[in-house]
Amino acid sequence: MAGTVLSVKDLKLYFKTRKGTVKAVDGVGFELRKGETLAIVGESGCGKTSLARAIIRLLPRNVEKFEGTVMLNGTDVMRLSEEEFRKRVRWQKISYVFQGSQNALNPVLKVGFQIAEPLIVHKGLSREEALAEAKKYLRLVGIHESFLDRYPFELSGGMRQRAVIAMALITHPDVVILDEPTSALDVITQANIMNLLKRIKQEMNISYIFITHDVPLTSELADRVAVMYAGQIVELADADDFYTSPKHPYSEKLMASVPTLRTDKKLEFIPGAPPSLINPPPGCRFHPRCPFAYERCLREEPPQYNIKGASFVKCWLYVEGKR
Ligand SMILES: Nc1ncnc2c1ncn2[C@@H]1O[C@H](COP(=O)(O)OP(=O)(O)OP(=O)(O)O)[C@@H](O)[C@H]1O
Repeated sequence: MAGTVLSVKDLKLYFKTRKGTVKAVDGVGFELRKGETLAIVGESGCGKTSLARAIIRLLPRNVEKFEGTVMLNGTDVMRLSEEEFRKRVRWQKISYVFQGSQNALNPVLKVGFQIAEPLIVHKGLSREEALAEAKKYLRLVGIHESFLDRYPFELSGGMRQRAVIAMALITHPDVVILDEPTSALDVITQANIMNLLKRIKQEMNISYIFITHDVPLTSELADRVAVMYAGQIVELADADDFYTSPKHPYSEKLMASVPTLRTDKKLEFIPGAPPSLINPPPGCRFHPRCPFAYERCLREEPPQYNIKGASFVKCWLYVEGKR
């Protein structure tokens, strides 16, 4: 598709454990366009972080299977060796603000140096050149340049998160993966960070993959929404369509469980728990929790049913014209 930065096809990441194989990412595919934000939402444990790690290839030791296609600007980066991937892709073309990263800054190194470091390591800039860039990026994320010489403990949580975002942007990557970038912050700081991400997206025309379990938060930034359930994307939709009429029964339940202020709407919850990724249920993985499940859902895995454009839903109700 024209304007596609990242195209992921049939991506799988399985982990080996004593209890069996954990199929954390099990056949995921989507396209990310230039300048767009794709939100990836779903309950805890559905494989969102594993998907991010698979894309940026930061893998634990117990990987059992890692396969699929990850095309970045037309090149399949899955075919690159680890060495090539590290030199050419990770942090340069795809960067990652991982969960809790504001607490992972090195306590004994000055903030400015930590922001500058990707330029020294990956772009071969001198320390002075890199620090000059770091100053610009500190300003970009709304931190006064005097903080260049401060240590992480001298910054508030929100400022540390801004610094981490600056670090992810400084190499001017094509894609930034944001994994729960505001989850440890209070709501005001969270709103500030969301506004910052929005402004940067417009100024730098950057593409984000925004991972969160917080569905309402995605409406601040998302152009499209992908819903993950048990290692798979069960719905992909334009954001406006998703918020007004989610298609998959799981998406409907997710939306119905979002609290709204000052209404009498009774909050729904999704009965049961997400399935084990070692032995996911046969057929549709959501069937044990789905109020509409019928015989076929119990036996056969539904294919992706195209709604319009790149939007799809993975549900028999649509394939069989019951909706
Ligand atoms: N290295 C690993 N070895 C074995 N299992 C793992 C490993 N990493 C993750 N998992 C399992 O893979 C599944 C998906 O985890 P993942 O962290 O990707 O989900 P998530 O949707 O990001 O959840 P959260 O929002 O809680 O981080 C979980 O069952 C998790 O326990």
